[in-house]
Amino acid sequence: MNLTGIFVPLITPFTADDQVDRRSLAALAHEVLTDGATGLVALGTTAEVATLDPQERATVIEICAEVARERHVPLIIGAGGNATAAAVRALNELPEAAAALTLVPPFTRPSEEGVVEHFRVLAKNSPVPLIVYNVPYRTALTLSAETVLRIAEIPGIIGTKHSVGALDAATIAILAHRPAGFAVLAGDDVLAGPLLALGAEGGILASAHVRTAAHVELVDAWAKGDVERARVLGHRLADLSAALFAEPNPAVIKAVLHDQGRIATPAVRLPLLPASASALASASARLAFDLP
Ligand SMILES: O=C(O)C1=N[C@H](C(=O)O)C[C@H](O)C1
Repeated sequence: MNLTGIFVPLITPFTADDQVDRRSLAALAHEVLTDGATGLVALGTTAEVATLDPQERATVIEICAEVARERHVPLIIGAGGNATAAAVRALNELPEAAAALTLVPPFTRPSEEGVVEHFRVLAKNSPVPLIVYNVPYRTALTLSAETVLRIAEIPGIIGTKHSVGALDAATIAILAHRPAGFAVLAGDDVLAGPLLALGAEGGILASAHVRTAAHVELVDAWAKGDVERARVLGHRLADLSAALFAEPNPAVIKAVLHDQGRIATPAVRLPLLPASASALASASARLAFDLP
């Protein structure tokens, strides 16, 4: 599977009576693909997956899979957890996916050796390739570059969503020493431009619900070495992402999509709260810029 480009981790839109809004979800999926996204991600953090019951998760997968099939694009599905055996079961229950996005086991804080073993067992028993979601500020576990590079060597692991919150020495080492066929995808929206400049193949970026084509152009500009264009685009999009993430994701993104008339309600589920009016205004003010 080719992991080049922008993959949009879709929000889960809700109706006024708190059901999954099937129509808005399908429409959003089509819109981002029409604007150039390479593929879709279902049940990422941005989907408020922790608040969805099993039936709702199945509904989200069904809708995203239908659009992916129709548009001939890859669908990545979030699956995993901090119990290895349960994560294996979850992977084997995925109906149809090009790959699964699997979180570094959160909360438990196993040793780095334990994390490598977790991914070895998952990869050996998964029917689909795996993308490791490395997000220390959510999992409470920071992996060394050596550990990520060991995981990268495991057959069946095809990349990482790199969301470590910084462009640190480990990030540079991972990009420099990863094996062929192991993709690095930006997962921190504000840092996407610099990570692409360092050689990342693309990104799984919630911000790409809006200005999707500009995000696609950013990947393209860095890939082609069009540095001037890439820098300007990167700066504009980083400003926009910072505004979209000014409050817990995906509240501001949902507020903007609702404001644009693309989803029926801006509703998020507790413990998330709706975006403030000032966060919406600040993000909206950063939406309009000309492509360089
Ligand atoms: O759901 C995702 O995948 C993403 N989640 C991140 C988060 O909410 O921390 C943000 C990123 O853009 C994609």
